Amino acid sequence: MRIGLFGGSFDPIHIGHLLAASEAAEALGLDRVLFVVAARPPHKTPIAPPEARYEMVLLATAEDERFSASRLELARPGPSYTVDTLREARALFPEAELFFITGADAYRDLPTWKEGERLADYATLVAVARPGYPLEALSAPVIPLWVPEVGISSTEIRRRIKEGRSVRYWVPRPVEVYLERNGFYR
Ligand SMILES: Nc1ncnc2c1ncn2[C@@H]1O[C@H](COP(=O)(O)OP(=O)(O)OP(=O)(O)O)[C@@H](O)[C@H]1O
Ligand SMILES: O=C(O)c1ccc[n+]([C@@H]2O[C@H](COP(=O)([O-])O)[C@@H](O)[C@H]2O)c1
Repeated sequence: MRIGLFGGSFDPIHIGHLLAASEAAEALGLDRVLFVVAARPPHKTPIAPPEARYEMVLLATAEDERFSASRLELARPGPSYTVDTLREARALFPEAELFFITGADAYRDLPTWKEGERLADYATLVAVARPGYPLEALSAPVIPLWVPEVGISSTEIRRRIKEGRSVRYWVPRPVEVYLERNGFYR
């Protein structure tokens, strides 16, 4: 079994995440991709609460049988450190080959992550391409993975919602409906 853990704040999840995860699943031959919602990301302060971000990930991943939403970091108190998540995942899936996937931009700060130098002991670290963050800038043990570059971010989505603009096709339709109903980011 080959399992990908796609880590992010998902504030909110968008099609850039979904396309990157799908491409990574195909390229790496993954059986499953868990979207690990960072409840309290160490380097960011999300706007929407963890449970709302998790619900949006559930909605966004419901129709793809390879995908699921993970509560690993919601269940744990304190900052959502990746090393703790990978240790837990190793214990949960002792036989699996694990891949931790996130954007090339996030890995630039890897030396500052908690036990950053230990992460590769638990999983293969994979960086997906993102416009403006050349994969050539990455170094071992991070493995670069080209995916079609989608120049959208959660920040831009939050800005559009604040300005009363549409986010149709930026996020899956059920997430768009959820955001309309709940009023996040207005
Ligand atoms: N359009 C995209 N293409 C490829 N990777 C992406 C894209 N958007 C986000 N990612 C990556 O997915 C991971 C999780 O993303 P995150 O939830 O932080 O979204 P974000 O759009 O970067 O958020 P924000 O704009 O709030 O910083 C990050 O490592 C990020 O680099
Ligand atoms: O473990 C850490 O110290 C650490 C520091 C920064 C980011 N991360 C993880 O990197 C992933 C992408 O983070 P972000 O902030 O770009 O959404 C997400 O899973 C974070 O939990 C992890």
